[in-house]
Parts: sequence; C-alpha cells; structure tokens
Amino acid sequence: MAIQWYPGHIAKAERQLKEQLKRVDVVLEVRDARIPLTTHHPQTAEWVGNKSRILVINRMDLITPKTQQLWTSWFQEQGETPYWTNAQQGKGIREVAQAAQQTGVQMNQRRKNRGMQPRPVRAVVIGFPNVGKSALINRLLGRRVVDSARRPGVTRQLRWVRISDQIELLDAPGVIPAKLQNQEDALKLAICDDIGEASYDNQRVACGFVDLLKRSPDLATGDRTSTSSLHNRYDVDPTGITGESYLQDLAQTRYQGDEERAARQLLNDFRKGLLGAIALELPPS
Ligand SMILES: Nc1nc2c(ncn2[C@@H]2O[C@H](COP(=O)(O)OP(=O)(O)OP(=O)(O)O)[C@@H](O)[C@H]2O)c(=O)[nH]1
Repeated sequence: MAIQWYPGHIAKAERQLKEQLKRVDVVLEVRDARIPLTTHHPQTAEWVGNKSRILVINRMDLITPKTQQLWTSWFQEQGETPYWTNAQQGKGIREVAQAAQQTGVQMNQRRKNRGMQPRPVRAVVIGFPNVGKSALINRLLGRRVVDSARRPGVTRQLRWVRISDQIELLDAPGVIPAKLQNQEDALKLAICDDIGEASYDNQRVACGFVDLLKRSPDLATGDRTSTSSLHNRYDVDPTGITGESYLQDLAQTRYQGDEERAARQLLNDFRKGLLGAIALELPPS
C-alpha cells in the first residue's frame, strides 16, 4: 500500500531524540491505546538504556474498559506496568507524575550514597507522531508551572520546565520516527494518524481499515462488533463485500460517489471515536 517516508527526516528525528535522551533520568514512553504494540519502536530499549522508563498508554477513551483490562493483564505478565491516560481530558495524569517522581527518589538515594546533593528528576516524553505527547506534557504542567530555565552547556538549547519540586520535564517531546516495519504496521499507524510526515492514500487506508475490521470482528468488545459499528453509523452493511466495495457503496449512498470524501470521513469518524470504542490490536494470546 506504499506508505512513504523520508530517510533523511528519520535520521534527523533520531539524532534529536538521542540528544534529548542523553539529558534525562526517566523516559515517559507514550503509546496509542488502539495499537499499543505497533506504537512501540523496537529500538526503544536500546535508546532508553539504563534509565527508568514509564509506559504511558494514551487515548484510553478510545477503547473499552474490557480491552484496557486485557492489555493491563498482558503487560503485567510481561513485567510491565501500564499507566493509562486520556491526555485530552486529563485522566490518569497524576499517577504518571507520581511514577516519575518515584524514580527520582531512587536516583537521589544513589546520589546521596555517593555524597551528592539531591536534585529534581529529569524527564522527557517520547512517542510516535500524534500519539498525544504534547497533550500529556501540557497536562503534566497544568497550572503548576513555576519556572522554566535554560541550562547552560547544552548544545542545542533544550528548555526544562519544572512540574513540581521533584520533577523537571523537557518542554519538547521526543518524536519517534515511524520506521515502517511491515505493511500491516504501516496501515494501523495510518488509520490511527500516528505516522506524521509520511504520506499515504486515504482511500487505500480506509479500504484497509474496513478489511481489517472484517478480519477481526471481535476488536470492538462491548455489545457490538466492529463491523456492525460501521453498519450502524452509515447504514451500509460491510458483510460479504471487500473494503474497496464498501468504500464505493458508502461514497454512492452518502457522498455523491466521492470516494476520497467517504474515505476521509470514515477515518476521521474512527479517530474521533464516533464508530465506537474500536481497538485495532488485542493482546497476543
Ligand atoms: N481522544 C483522545 N484524543 C487525544 C488524547 N490525547 C491527545 N489527543 C488528541 O490527539 C491529537 C494529537 O495530540 P498531540 O498532543 O498534539 O500529539 P503529539 O504526540 O504531541 O503530536 P506530534 O507533535 O505531531 O508528534 C490532538 O488532536 C489531541 O487533542 C486522548 O487521550 N484521547
């Protein structure tokens, strides 16, 4: 499905990300609740090194509580603790701040053991494009921004903002370049709009979206299947037809045959949660 990206752009994003990571103690890795695996870059562990990492899964409002519970159990089995947030509405933010603060306690204990003064823990928010990094930063800052300072000796000027006596945050999030491992990942990122600079074809992505839902009708848990969510919203039944035919039918019945408009509408409705809480991934069994 030919989703394109620019190697030069990726190299630059990676350099910036590594520069940001050098300066911090704790990394808040933000993922998209609809695709928590695909919004994880395989190189993250390498980038984070021996720093602390907090796993933040944002857009919790776009999946059902049941799906969230399945993921929480799965992550716990992998030895990870997910922190669920809705950065748009400010849910789950306090817990993330507390977790970051907790890593500072450990860091300061090590400093103390070496005869050093305590200092605030330094954090950065990283994640794929558009997963909600800025929204999270703004929520973490809230009204508690007391000062912001430029630190000398930093090659590129990175600004620290203090979110409490114990935490300082880099004000610019680290963008993980969407290295597209395979077409399935690329499609999911495009559907969720987590792909950034890459360019893709709305109509192909929309058809791929319908086909994906048809392959996995149980993605929407709750009282409705994901395909009946489509039927319900547009009054066009996807049963027995391909994604491509679905888009054509949708365009015919609602958009005077304009498939591009139909595709954009379908994708926007999904992204806004208007098709219901549909996850595009469930934990591997
Ligand atoms: N439904 C929902 N939308 C969210 C949530 N968090 C952020 N958004 C929306 O997602 C979009 C992207 O959020 P940003 O905070 O700009 O994402 P970002 O990761 O900083 O994006 P880049 O700067 O492009 O990398 C915005 O329209 C937000 O309003 C959330 O928890 N739920």
